[in-house]
Amino acid sequence: MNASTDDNVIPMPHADARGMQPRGYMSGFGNHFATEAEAGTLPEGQNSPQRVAHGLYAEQLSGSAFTAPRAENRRSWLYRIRPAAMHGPFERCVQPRLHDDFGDGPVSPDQMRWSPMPLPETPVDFVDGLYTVAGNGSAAAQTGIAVRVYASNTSMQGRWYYSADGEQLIVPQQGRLRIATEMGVLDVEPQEIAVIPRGVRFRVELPDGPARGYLCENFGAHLRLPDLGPIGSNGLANPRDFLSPQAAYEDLEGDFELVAKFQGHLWRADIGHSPLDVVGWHGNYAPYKYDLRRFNTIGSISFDHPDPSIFLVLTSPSDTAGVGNLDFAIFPPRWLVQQHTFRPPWFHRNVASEFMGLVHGEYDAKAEGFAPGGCSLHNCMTGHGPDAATFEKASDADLSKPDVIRDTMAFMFESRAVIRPTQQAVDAGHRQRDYQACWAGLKRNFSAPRG
Ligand SMILES: O=C(O)Cc1cc(O)ccc1O
Ligand SMILES: [Fe+2]
Repeated sequence: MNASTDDNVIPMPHADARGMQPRGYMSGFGNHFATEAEAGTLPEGQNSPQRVAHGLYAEQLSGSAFTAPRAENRRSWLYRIRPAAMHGPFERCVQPRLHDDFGDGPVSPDQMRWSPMPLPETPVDFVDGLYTVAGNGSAAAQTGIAVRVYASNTSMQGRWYYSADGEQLIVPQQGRLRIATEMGVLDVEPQEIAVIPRGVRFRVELPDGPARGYLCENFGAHLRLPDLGPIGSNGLANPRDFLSPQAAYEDLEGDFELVAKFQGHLWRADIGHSPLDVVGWHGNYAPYKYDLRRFNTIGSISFDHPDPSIFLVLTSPSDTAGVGNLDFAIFPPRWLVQQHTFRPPWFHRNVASEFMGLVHGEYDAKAEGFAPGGCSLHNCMTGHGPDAATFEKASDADLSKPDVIRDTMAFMFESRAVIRPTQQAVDAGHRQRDYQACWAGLKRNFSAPRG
């Protein structure tokens, strides 16, 4: 590692013309991409030549077992100024709100709901703004998810972050994020999502100031597009709407910090250069973004409200066919045209556990209380569904007319395993302790038929 002194610290890129600028995107889910920020970087016809062009180092980054079946196999070759091995020793560090401690004691089956996480009043960057709400499984078990929210107001400066524990699905709710990664820049705004693969180092900048959103770290099989079955070869999230960044790099030296999440804990190391120094890369293991407004929503045009699996964007399968470790579904704008039907989500209890968030607008099962930036948790077999106001309204709705749900974007992280709220989330001031009251007004309408 280079010795660094105060006078060779270079200001961070968002304040520096040499910083990483977005260089556009390449389209297609899971494609094998090839991209270079300097012409002639990528070796032709091989991955690891004796000497790499421009004096770069070749490095493979694998996201699946070497021997994984071809359809599952993910890896990229990175051509970089310095190998990822170059940094000081890791030491433990703590960000008390960012952890994978979901407890192992009794977990309440209560329905739970939270108001939006308050934005910070002192400078807080993306990593320091992460807050674990709930989760299941672990990185060690290679199954489960961590559900977090973030609330931050400052760009990360002089430090980069990665998780060795899982890929990170980021769902912005307020404010744009510029995610500068080893493999290029992703600009994402509310109603878009980003996925950062396990191990990929990145920095988050906030071009609009304060930012809030959700992050799901997936300890299981990587996310992929669901099979479409009888829907056919098009629909839901279409592969070409997924965008991966063109290679971009920065060449910076200074007294910097690399923060790693490793087996549920945080570690930090000194690093004397920016790790975002990949001049070219090729492969199918890469960050990507997707605009949720591109989702081709499919629904019932006859009667009844379909199961929410029809709204599936991405799925992380478990080892049981058809049962998700993580299913990411959205509830976008759509027409409701069903006849002789209660049109909103029905009352239900599911074997799967459901964590919901709201990016924008109103959610059609909740008349009030579920605010953009808020979240709700309905675990395995816990009853839930429309609140009393929604039930009354939809029971009296005029079904001779179509109804349109506009300007909304709710989502669900659904998991086969119970999603355990963290102690900090159970105790949080912004938890709505009166959530169950939203069903208290449901009237007893039954009258036994006279026989
Ligand atoms: O609001 C929910 O609980 C999510 C949900 C939506 C839906 O349309 C059907 C089932 C379901 O769990
Ligand atoms: Fe539900």
